[in-house]
Amino acid sequence: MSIKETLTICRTPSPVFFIFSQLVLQPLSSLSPLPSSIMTFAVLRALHAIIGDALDDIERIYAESGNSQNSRTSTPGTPSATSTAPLPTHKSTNSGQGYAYASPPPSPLITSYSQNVPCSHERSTTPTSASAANNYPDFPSLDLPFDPNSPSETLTSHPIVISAVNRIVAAAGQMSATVQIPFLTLCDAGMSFHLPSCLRLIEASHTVEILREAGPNGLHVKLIAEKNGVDKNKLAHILRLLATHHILREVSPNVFANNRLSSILDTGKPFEELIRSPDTKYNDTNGVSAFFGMCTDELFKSAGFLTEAYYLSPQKHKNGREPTRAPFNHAFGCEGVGFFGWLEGEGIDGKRVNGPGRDEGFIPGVATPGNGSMTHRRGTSTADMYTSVDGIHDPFANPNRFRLERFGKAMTGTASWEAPGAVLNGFDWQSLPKGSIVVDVGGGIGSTSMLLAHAFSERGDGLSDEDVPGLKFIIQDREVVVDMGEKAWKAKFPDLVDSGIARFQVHDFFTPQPIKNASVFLLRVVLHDWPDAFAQRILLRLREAARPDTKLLIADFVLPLACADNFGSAQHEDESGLTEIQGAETMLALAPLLPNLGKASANGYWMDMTMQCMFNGQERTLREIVSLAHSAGWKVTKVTKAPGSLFGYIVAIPIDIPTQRRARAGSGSAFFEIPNSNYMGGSTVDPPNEALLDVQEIGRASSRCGTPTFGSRMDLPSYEEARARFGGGVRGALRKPGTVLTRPPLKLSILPAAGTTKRRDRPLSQWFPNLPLLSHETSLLPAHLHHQFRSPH
Ligand SMILES: C[S@@+](CC[C@H](N)C(=O)[O-])C[C@H]1O[C@@H](n2cnc3c(N)ncnc32)[C@H](O)[C@@H]1O
Repeated sequence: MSIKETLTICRTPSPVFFIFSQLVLQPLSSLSPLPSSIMTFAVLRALHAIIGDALDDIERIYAESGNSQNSRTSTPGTPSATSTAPLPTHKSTNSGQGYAYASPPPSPLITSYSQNVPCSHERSTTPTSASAANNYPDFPSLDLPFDPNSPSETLTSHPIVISAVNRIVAAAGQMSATVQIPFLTLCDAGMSFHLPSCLRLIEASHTVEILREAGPNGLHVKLIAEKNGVDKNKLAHILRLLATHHILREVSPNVFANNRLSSILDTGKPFEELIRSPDTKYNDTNGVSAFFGMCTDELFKSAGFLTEAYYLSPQKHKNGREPTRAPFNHAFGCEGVGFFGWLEGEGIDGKRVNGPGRDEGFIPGVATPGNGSMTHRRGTSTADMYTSVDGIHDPFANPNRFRLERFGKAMTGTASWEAPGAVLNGFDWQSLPKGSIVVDVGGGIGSTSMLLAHAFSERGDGLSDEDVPGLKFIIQDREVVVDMGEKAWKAKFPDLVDSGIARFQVHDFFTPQPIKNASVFLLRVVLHDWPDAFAQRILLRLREAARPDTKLLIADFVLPLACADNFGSAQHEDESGLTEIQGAETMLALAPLLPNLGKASANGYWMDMTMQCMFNGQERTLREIVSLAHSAGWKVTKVTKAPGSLFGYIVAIPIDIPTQRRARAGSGSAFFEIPNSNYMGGSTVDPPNEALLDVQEIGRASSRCGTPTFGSRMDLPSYEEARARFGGGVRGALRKPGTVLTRPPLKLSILPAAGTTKRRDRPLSQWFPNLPLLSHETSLLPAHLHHQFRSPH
């Protein structure tokens, strides 16, 4: 579909956006850079318009959720760029004449709002917004602590709101980059390392909990310092830097309070308890503080050594390709030790290092145990690094025990990266023949299989419908993880295990796959842990065991390019098959926004660099995924993503394994050496290097003691919990006042628009909310799940 066509199905542009699009449409459709004749002011106005339109969308959703009798009076006027319902209008303060929300919002808007909303320095903690007066929920205030159960916060999960927020974040980021003095923008980029550093201090010193106990009026820094022991003058500056970035508030000189952002770090525990027992800080929490503790400690420090690993080291090429020679290893002086081995105590202070000795290619950053490798505890000195939980000095105790435990909790804190319900929409499970076998490869403790088993298996308890395909699940992982998974399932879902619907199997995914009759091989957040050569081997093992009708389902972030992709365009002959992939998108947003939605997509790229820094793994672009899959005999046919998310479900089918040079001698497997082919005109997948793939290396890189890896689901939520979160959804929570949602509702997954069967016909649909996103007719879900996953409209 051409960009012009796309634009017309997306939305009726607002006037400024329309003019802009007319100016740039032609150049864009030929994918050439914007002409210099497009005035920057026009770009800025268009960005402003996008923000105005997106705000309209958000407020409309909030208004619709409230009492329509009390919502603002609609006045006929120019329809909103995106509205499907009449928009609320603003009254001009001077003329009293109504005008529809226009883009850009005219200046009287500010006057009109200023009557209700005090200036930021005058704000009280009581919401006094226009929406409150009109009896519909206000957008969550930045000044108030995060309340996941409030209607305001619940509505932020509405797909239209998600989409609008993404556009605002993208446009605001671009606007700021355009107008700010370049040196200052680079200062932001070059010195924002102080943010994680300050964030770590307030997390580690339990400052957020101190501020919660102080209440909305905040606490003077002197009193905060008395509690957490940080010098008050230092602390004031640290807190002020955070307040300047909207993390915390300085309510009056040197008096600080929590706000919507800082409060998500709150464990909810009394400060005194944390002081008494800092090691158990993250127990029974949602893991968010653990996640940021980890990010601002070992991840932050590792990132500082990217250049040492990939550029300055004489062994830079090796460093980029081996899981145990990542920037992390440079930062912590532990070459040859995988991150998980290190968490488990390897490679610290002369403790055993399995790997090869250091060579001249290795540039250690921090080699002393008293620095980066030191266990993270309040008041820790080298002397008490090896203190066991009960306080006894134990030279064999793991000095990284605190970090190890924190990692596990942190992974629970990442639950919101992907909606648990997304896997149900990520594949046409309903199309599988009765009794089909799904192999959850590297399936962890089986959280994903658990959701699928409840939705698509015949449980014999009268709860499942006749049209359920009666799937069976084999969850494969390393022995220690399988043990954990079996225990968890037997405790929570003994019927699923006893009936044979689900079973666990110890299997190393680098070795030949024992299941030869799988309908689906599922790889959820597995490939991103591994460099290409390793990921390719995992895929080859599955390809060897595939039947012609076996499907591969890869679930991972799909990173968009920062430019519009050119596949399918006349100038770029499509050799890659990308155009045939259902759901493949050439861009996520139209100009003047960045095609990948810029800042709004940052999280996927943060994750990518994190995987690189810690494991030499990576998130991948669709081109890279397609190329990787192709190199192992898989052809990608479809991609499905939830609205506003870069997390994708990628379906592939078996094809011939490219150029079979030789089967590995004696392995009994068809693990082929692949020539350095270039399937995609830019492929980075090199032949699997047997030297790199040695068993020891894999062992060192893999976690050994049941440590999860990034993105793994660490808890086994009951299906009812997921169902309550998802099915209760946005409307449910609002309809029933007092509904308690333990977490924000699950995000609704995107499905083909009504009347369409192919998502790639509407590549931008997820960003343009006036399109119906969900439809019962085309839903891939079984009938008995429709009521839970339907559109909130
Ligand atoms: C990021 S987790 C993903 C877990 C699960 N798929 C999920 O979505 O929660 C990666 C998984 O790969 C497993 N793993 C690592 N090395 C492995 C190997 N050589 N063979 C099988 N599983 C392995 C880890 O134990 C871990 O459970």
